[in-house]
Amino acid sequence: MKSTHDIVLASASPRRRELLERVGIPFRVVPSDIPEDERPGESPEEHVLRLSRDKAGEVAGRADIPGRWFIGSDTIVLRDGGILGKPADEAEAAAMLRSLSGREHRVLSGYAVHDRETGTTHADVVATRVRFKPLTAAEIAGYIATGEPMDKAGAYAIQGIGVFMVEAIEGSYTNVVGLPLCEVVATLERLGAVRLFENPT
Ligand SMILES: Cc1cn([C@H]2C[C@H](O)[C@@H](COP(=O)(O)OP(=O)(O)OP(=O)(O)O)O2)c(=O)[nH]c1=O
Repeated sequence: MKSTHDIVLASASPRRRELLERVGIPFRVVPSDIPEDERPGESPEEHVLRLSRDKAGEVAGRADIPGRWFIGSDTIVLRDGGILGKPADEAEAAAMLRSLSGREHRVLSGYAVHDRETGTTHADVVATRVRFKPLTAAEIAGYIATGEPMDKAGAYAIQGIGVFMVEAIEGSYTNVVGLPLCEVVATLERLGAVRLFENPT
């Protein structure tokens, strides 16, 4: 595989790091320092795009961090048009899971690849539909007791124990975990940052 070894993942999320590691791309991790605030009048798509761009741009703007391509991403769960981010406490996690029980929701992940050399950023949003089975009070309480929901958008992890709730999924799986890998790798390839497979010579 050809690569410039110049890719930086601007994220503190172990899930994003694991996803990018899976395809064998060399990169470094530098968490960004962007507050995940919601702004009035901003659509969910605009929200994840802004945060993805800001995360990539903030790390790219640090003079002491070497690298050329900076990846930022943000994931939210959308239910009835409202944003579910990470639950603040167990009561909020329970309320989120109750509101997702027996229904379909969407998971949106924004991603941004900032090219420090050209100063340009490619950013996009990927949406995945997820349907949960109806949850009992015991399942919700038991799942929260595992501790898994607390740092996850929508209070669940499809890659973890939370998969027991997932009846159906339509669209990108990695997008739900936190990084739409197919799209991110295709973007890196298009920008010339990486080439997963060379043409045979
Ligand atoms: C829905 C869902 C979310 N999540 C996680 C992915 C993200 O880490 C988290 C959403 O929080 P984000 O704010 O997108 O990301 P983060 O704060 O963890 O990391 P950073 O901003 O530094 O990149 O929810 C799962 O791990 N599995 C799931 O099934």
